[in-house]
Amino acid sequence: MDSLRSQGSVVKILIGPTAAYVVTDPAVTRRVLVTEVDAFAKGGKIIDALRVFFGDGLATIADGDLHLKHRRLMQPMFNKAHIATRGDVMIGHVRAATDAWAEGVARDTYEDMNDLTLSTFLVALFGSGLPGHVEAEFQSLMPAIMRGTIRQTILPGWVTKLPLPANRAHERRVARLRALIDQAIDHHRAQLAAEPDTSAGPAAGCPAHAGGSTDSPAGGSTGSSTGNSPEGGLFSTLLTADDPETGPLSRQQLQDEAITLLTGAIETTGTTLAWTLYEISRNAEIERRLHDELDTVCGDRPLRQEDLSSLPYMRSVLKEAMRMYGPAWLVTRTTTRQVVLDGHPIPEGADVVYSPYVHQHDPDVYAAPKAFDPDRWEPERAKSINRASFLAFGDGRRKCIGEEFAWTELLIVLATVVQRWRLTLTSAPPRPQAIVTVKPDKLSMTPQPRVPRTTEEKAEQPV
Ligand code: HEM
Repeated sequence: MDSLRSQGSVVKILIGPTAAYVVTDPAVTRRVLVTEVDAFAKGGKIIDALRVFFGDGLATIADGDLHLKHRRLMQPMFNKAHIATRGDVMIGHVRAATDAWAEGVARDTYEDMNDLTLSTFLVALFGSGLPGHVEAEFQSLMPAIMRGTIRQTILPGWVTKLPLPANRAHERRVARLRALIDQAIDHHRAQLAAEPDTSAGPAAGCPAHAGGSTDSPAGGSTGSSTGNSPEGGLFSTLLTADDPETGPLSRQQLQDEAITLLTGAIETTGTTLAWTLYEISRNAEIERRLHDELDTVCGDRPLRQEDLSSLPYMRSVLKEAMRMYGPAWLVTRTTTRQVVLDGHPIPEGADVVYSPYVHQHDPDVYAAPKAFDPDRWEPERAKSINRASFLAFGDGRRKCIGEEFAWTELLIVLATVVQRWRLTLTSAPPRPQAIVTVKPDKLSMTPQPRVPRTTEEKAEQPV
């Protein structure tokens, strides 16, 4: 991918038999994503293939009024104050899961991070107390569904419709996933209905609490519950959403949104965490500074939601992992008409591709782009980085809606793991594999316990 930049600002490549145009210059990519967005619609063969199984969720819905409506309905779910209401429950969940690791026993860290981000996301989305079998089935289905979906996007459309065993198996898994999502939605509705009325004192500044219907589209009363209790979840916003023109979301629409959120949220965040832990394991100075920051903020008590805003160095370490490893490395648009982009004619209906990975390795923007250097995000140094060259979450009207949630989850998981464990690499150094995300090919790490130091102890024993 790195070599594309040297071939020009717009590079024509072949994906199978089809031509696609990769934009490599940040100014040109900004035209595609932000300033000339009407000529570059969300779409392309990958999105078409995803839509077959995931329906019209936010990520696959075509540009236009329906997308804007869904985006408006979903925005309150990912409002910072609303996410914060789930923070301590997420922390408790991550602590319980990582406390169960055994000292000195090697673990597959990539798998761990994906499992952890999935289970934490479920707790955040649908509330606590999801029946154990639902979570376990989600856990075992998701990797196979992701693999099956990639297969569907690579093969020609007609092959994916043949009655082949692999196609049938993928359809069965997606149907099972939808059934599980239904169970999670019903579970959440039941929890909300059982909650005491909290409408008298909603969290300040959280639009998720403004109004909301008491009727649900597919039956079940939500009362005036807000999903604010430790048992409630972020999805309550959608369950109670009521568009003045089209009414509440149907069961099918709720399913489509849940499946979209699950697929958007897990591997991206899990991959980022896996790479971050790998980089920490091979950079003693970075690890020492993380420990120092955490111990200063928390001492020897467990992490709390309100600590997350006091961990700027940890944020820089995570941002650097996102810069270096993608994780979304290839995203497509489709031209709605013939366009000329920086002197390159592109026909109507062609795939235009942007790659956060390519932009984030641009040596004109990032000094020594192959070096893992969290300090490049230190505020003074970061001023020289062109913001259009950090595209981990995309840009413009299709920018990641889950960015704030991703930051919360990333900080919670990393802080909890680093506070409790030191991880040592026990496999060969991983190689990046670009599939859905840029993931490590193999990442085995062994945990050793770590005891946090209080401020007094640090003063007594300076490192
Ligand atoms: C490190 C974590 C994440 C990364 C790197 C990431 C990356 C991205 C990118 C690049 C896009 C834009 C795609 C485009 O331009 O077409 C996107 C869209 C999206 N992301 Fe994320 N994402 C992350 C986490 C999440 C999470 C946690 C959620 C859900 C809670 C989520 C849900 C979505 C959705 C629904 C969209 C579609 C938005 C729309 O089309 O309006 N993502 N993400």
